[in-house]
Amino acid sequence: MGESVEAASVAKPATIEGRNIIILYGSETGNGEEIAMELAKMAERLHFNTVVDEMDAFKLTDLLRYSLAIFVTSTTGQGDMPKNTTTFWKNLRRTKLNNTNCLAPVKFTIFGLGDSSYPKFNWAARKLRVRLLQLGASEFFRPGEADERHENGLDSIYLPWYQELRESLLSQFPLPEGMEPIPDDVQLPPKYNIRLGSVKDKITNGEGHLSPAEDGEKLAAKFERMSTDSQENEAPGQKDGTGVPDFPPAKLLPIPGSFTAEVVCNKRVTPEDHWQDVRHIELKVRAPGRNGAVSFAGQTLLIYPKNYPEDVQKLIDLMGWGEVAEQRIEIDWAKNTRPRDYHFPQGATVRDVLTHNFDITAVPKRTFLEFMAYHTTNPLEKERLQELTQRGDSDEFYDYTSRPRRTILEVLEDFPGVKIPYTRLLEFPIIRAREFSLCNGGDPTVKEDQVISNSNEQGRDNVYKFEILAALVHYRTIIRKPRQGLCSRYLRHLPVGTTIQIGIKPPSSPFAMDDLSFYSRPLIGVATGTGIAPFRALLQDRCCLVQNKEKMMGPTLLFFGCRNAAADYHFQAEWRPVPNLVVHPAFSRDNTSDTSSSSTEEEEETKLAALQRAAGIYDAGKNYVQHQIRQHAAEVGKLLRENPIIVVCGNSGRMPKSVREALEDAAVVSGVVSDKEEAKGWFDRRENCVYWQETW
Ligand SMILES: Cc1cc2nc3c(=O)[nH]c(=O)nc-3n(C[C@H](O)[C@H](O)[C@H](O)COP(=O)(O)O)c2cc1C
Repeated sequence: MGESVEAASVAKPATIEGRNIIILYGSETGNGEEIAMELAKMAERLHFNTVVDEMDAFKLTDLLRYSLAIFVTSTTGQGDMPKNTTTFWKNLRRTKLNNTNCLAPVKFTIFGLGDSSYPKFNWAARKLRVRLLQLGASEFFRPGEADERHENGLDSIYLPWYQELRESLLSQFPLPEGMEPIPDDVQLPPKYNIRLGSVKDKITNGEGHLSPAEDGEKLAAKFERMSTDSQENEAPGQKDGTGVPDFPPAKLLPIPGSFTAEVVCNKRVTPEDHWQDVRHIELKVRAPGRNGAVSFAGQTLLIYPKNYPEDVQKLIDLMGWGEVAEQRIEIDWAKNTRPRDYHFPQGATVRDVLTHNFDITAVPKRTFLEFMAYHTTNPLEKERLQELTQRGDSDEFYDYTSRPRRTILEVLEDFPGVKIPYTRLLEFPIIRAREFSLCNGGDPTVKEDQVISNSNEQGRDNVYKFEILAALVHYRTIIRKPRQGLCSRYLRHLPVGTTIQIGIKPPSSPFAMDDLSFYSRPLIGVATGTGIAPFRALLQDRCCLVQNKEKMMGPTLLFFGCRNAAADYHFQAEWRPVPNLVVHPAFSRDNTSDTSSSSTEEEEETKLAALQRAAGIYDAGKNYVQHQIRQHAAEVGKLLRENPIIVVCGNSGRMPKSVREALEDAAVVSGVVSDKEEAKGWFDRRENCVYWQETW
């Protein structure tokens, strides 16, 4: 097995003195990073010497070395900058830079990613832009602001912005006579070089690669060996009757700052016949002790899902990588190009990285389909892939990819002529950690003398309990294919006792507050579905503090949107004993009409709902959290007068906006503000309340 022949030609960008560009990104979940990478490729095609990096890895003064800068940043938390921009942002805001015009030579443009259901839409990009301008930098191209809420998501704004930017770069910074941009059907060279090392003895045992014809028993044995290879803490292999274990091996990735956790509970909390499988998962983590009170409310747990062996095998077969699958790979990166979130298991083989690192069941991005077009020798396939990825016409692309949620693996099956050489393996998207709000708070230290199997010898570490409430994604798409998310599938079958790698992400504001008065302030919680998780954590924090410090817990109102009282009214037994807490559940699918109401009242209600529907009011006749807020406007108003904390968690979409409007209405009805106009800005002022939204 040698190198596969690359179907498309490869061209290197020319080196032109002074023609350089820096692309700096801030990103929490990878969207901004992907856009930055795509922009970098575009700039390289225009023969710009291009560097792309996260903001925090870049020195502010180095900005002056580049003729152009492109900033890409998402907004996180409550209008906050992403974590990987904090140092850069802090440096940029130093007061001693004020009035210095120190960035006068910098020409920049900025692209923001946001979600207009958040009150502070695209604030990170806006703040950054204002500060750059304040320091004397000038814009060479207009800023862009993408919105997740648009029909085609971020692309609705991003694609036209990208096209215009490209044209603007070419016209403002023309190429020297006779030089052309590198066309899209010619590949850029990779930034890495993959070398194959030795065959991993334990796995192959000298048997060579797995052929599809190999008998099931042998295959199973091989996977068994893989899953116990060099690991003492492996998950038990689970066979599904076909001879292939259906659970990925529990190899742990060397992710900096991560923890090893043991799964101690993985329980479905919704009835079997409920539409959604919601899991209460409990993990035990050994970590260095912390002094004093620990608050976990608002923190996010990161879980790194893995691919299933059968999917990995399918990809290996499709790509013809059988002969290299068990060989170790070594990667050399061009200077400063190694992406930060590539954490390969030690001594990883091709199969290992496919299992643990690359998201082969993700819905492919446009750039992946473009990349596939380079690697088919079938002209019809090439033409179809090029058609699908035309930037002017997104609909065909979405109809084929995101609307039916087609996976990379399925797309590769649809285009059997595509043979990606293993040397381009890193073009597959990386598996990103999935984020879950912690649902426990208070003191999470595990008191009993329980030992985690891989505990660290020093023995001084504390053992903490982390809990999450995970709604597993499982649905039928418009092409009637059943789908489940990579992480959902992983969590559904994650056996108790398994050791997994997790990360903990600090809370966005305001939970970082140490101020004890925070706990005695009134709290208005609005949660839908598993959005109850951070609220429960916060409530446990408050209860814990009340017990420890004998402080009064502030009055708490919870509006909790569920479908049915019997199915997804999560943690209902826990609410009753909490002092000073009033819960108003909104059961959207239960028959909520009062049994004592007369048939005329019911008829009236039905008529009203019909009228509302005709007027385009989407939630007509429903019982959602926003209705409960309006119904209890007086109670809400009472707390609004006392500088409350307002927490809105759960589904994104229309919920956050409807809730905000309902709160504004409650403020008007209860006389906190005189009219709707005044109400609009009222919630953004910290002297009135702390407004915290976390929706997904
Ligand atoms: C916890 C959370 C908080 C967010 N806060 C905001 C916000 O305040 N304003 C906004 O415009 N978008 C907000 N967003 C939306 C993100 O900016 C958007 O999803 C973006 O595509 C994420 O890009 P990234 O993966 O590069 O971080 C938030 C998203 C999450 C998950």
